[in-house]
Amino acid sequence: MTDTQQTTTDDGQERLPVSVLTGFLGSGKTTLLKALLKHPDMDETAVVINEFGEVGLDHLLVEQSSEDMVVMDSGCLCCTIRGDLIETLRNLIRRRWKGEIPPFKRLVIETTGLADPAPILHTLMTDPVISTRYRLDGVITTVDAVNGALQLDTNPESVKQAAVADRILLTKTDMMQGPNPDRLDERLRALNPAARILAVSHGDVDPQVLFDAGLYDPATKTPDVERWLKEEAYAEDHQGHHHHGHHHHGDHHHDGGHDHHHDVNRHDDQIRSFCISYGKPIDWDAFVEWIEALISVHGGNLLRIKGILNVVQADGPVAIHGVQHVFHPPAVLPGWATDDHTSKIVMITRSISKQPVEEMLHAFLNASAQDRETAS
Ligand SMILES: Nc1nc2c(ncn2[C@@H]2O[C@H](COP(=O)(O)OP(=O)(O)OP(=O)(O)O)[C@@H](O)[C@H]2O)c(=O)[nH]1
Repeated sequence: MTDTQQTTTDDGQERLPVSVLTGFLGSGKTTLLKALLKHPDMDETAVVINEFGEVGLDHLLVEQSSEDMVVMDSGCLCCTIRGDLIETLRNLIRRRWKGEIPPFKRLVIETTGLADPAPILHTLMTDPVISTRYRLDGVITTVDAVNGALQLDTNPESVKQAAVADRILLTKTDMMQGPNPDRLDERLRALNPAARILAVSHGDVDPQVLFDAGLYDPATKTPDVERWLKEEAYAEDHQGHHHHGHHHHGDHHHDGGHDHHHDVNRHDDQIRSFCISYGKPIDWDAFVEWIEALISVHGGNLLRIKGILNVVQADGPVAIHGVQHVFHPPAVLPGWATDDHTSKIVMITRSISKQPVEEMLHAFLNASAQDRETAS
């Protein structure tokens, strides 16, 4: 097994962390980037901006900034010019190596507001050159506090952007007065229990809370499984807005359920998140068979999968990490954090509920455990 989340490659080269910044049209991505880039911690950051069409404030941003910025402004990279994203990222590495551009330490890719971020994540994780030079650090999604609920109602892409995020930034909170009438934060929490949700205005946020969202603790470079998996957030099978788990005590207003909307347009009703577990050690081949079966049946409806597995064949816990049907190669971690060696898999899915997925996993694993017993 190899470890693509390592910060260096086999030849000792640095693997550069990439953050993907996504969020619906006008939700404040550029505002955030502008504010972030003024922060002293953000020097040595390269930015790739993908623009849709000719108009956009992003040109202004780029003209004002120094030459360590690289821009791709040739249309929607997720659907029409995926090849160009690959070319851009390869060029960046080449030019950095030749000394033509400063030796940046981090890359941020701003997607267009209409993009489904998944194809970009696929490219980062699967392109043979890119995946050895860059590692996906995390997905940052901006959600407009004022218009976000409407955008979630009307645009499936915006639901997906929130569902795959590691950090959700609720922007324009300066324009909100009092609590959000749409209970947007609650809705986002239900869509994506493990993402940190941060309220920001005018892009004012500490870069440190946005970056280094991956498996490893940035300070020690040791795995921080609890933070990464955040398994306790998946205590129940969350389904869209049917979500009652995180109300504050005494918050009687939300009880009873009569105040929920039931609009047919609510795409997030289809999004669920849950944690499945398995107590006995797992046979790796059986696990791979299960994942492959799951992918072939459900494909694009698997939005995000993370897990820590107790694998028969491995010396330590094995971290798995997938976005839709693409998986990072598994990483073997040095050791378990506690005595609990239960395998845990957290999932965010569309139109797939916990029970059949769990049953299928148990069926695959139990069958292989039985085979092992009869063989021995
Ligand atoms: N009041 C207020 N306005 C904001 C905030 N963030 C962004 N805006 C405004 O919202 C508008 C859209 O912001 P952008 O940062 O351009 O949004 P974007 O996501 O980059 O937009 P696209 O590139 O078109 O997808 C601009 O007029 C911003 O000035 C905020 O926190 N508060």
